[in-house]
Amino acid sequence: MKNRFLVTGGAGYVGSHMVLALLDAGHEVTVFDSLRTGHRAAVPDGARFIEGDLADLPLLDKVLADGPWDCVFHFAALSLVGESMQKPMMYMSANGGLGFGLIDACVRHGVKKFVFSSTAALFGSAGDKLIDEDTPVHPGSAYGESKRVVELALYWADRIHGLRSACLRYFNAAGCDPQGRAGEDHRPETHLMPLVIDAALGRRDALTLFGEDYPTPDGSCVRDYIHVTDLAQAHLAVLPLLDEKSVTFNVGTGKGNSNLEVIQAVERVSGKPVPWKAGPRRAGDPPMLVASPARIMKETGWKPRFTDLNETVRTALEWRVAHPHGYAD
Ligand SMILES: NC(=O)c1ccc[n+]([C@@H]2O[C@H](COP(=O)([O-])OP(=O)(O)OC[C@H]3O[C@@H](n4cnc5c(N)ncnc54)[C@H](O)[C@@H]3O)[C@@H](O)[C@H]2O)c1
Ligand SMILES: O=c1ccn([C@@H]2O[C@H](COP(=O)(O)OP(=O)(O)O[C@H]3O[C@H](CO)[C@H](O)[C@H](O)[C@H]3O)[C@@H](O)[C@H]2O)c(=O)[nH]1
Repeated sequence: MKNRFLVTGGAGYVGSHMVLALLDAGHEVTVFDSLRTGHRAAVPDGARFIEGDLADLPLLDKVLADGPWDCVFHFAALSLVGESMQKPMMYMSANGGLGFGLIDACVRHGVKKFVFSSTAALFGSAGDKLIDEDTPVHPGSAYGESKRVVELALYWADRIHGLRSACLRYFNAAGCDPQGRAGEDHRPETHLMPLVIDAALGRRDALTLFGEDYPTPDGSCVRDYIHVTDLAQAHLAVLPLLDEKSVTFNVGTGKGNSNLEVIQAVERVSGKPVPWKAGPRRAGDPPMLVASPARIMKETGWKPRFTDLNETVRTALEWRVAHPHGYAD
């Protein structure tokens, strides 16, 4: 059945892949995005685009009044952990405050379903254990906290107004659309995989590896790289559950890869050496963050298709090679 969906942040990295997945499934999609960090060219043909900021409540009201919307997918956010530690109130307002405004507007306009981009940054260090939904939440950054408060607001929006929601706590989103229709172009880029790829392609100086003395097998941090297309499919998979209840899921592959393993994978897939040098630890980095995706797999039947880091790297590399200047091409 064809549904009408509103996607905030649909001009960004994860959001644009979600829009592709929704269009591929035959749905009607409207993107609402300020282009603060996103790109107009990232919005796929076939989606309607509204340039607007979540802070513009009259515009948001107008868009939501043009319903009915079968679900609102909320990706729009600021997401630089380091920046959030310098400007915590900016993050609380941009992610928390504007998130509350959007939820409130959804309730007023009778939206019944809401899917929220939450994050593994809700968790501090869990040692070498897989992080499941019972792992205590301990945000190590203002960014993580600004996502936590939206999860809490959604709990109350369900309890009081019956707005059903899915909080999907992504681990490290990585890779690009396997058909090359969308990619990753953050400015500035702070994420490991695109930085390593650009170092291999000679497009930037040597990568600085933040810390070699973590209590991990090779001394570098370990993360769970979930392919962005698998993430988009997870959003589709949770929708039927929202007929009955609100849910919170950790979304990852269940497998960890160290930063050095990411460097090695890029060298293997690209056939080029990655110039890198060791640097100090980056403040706020937990040594290891790996999801247990058991709950979302059990409750929805979703499972990640990209379980081999090489394949995830391959899709990211292909997009970067095809788009040397990202969306500026
Ligand atoms: N990339 C990851 O690894 C990762 C991991 C966990 C969670 N997340 C979350 O997933 C979501 C998407 O992340 P991303 O990497 O695609 O980020 P992104 O910066 O590429 O996309 C965010 C989009 O939201 C838009 N936006 C920001 N503030 C807005 C506002 N006030 N009004 C309207 N539009 C606004 C931006 O222009 C951009 O297009 C974010 O909520 C992020 O916190 C990302
Ligand atoms: O130049 C760099 C960049 C990163 N790293 C390291 O690479 C690992 C991954 O770092 P990323 O910045 O790519 O990703 P994070 O794990 O810090 O954070 C990402 O995932 C989080 C959830 O885990 C948040 O949601 C956040 O928005 C998203 O950027 C970390 O150990 C980091 O220190 C380097 O060594 N050098």
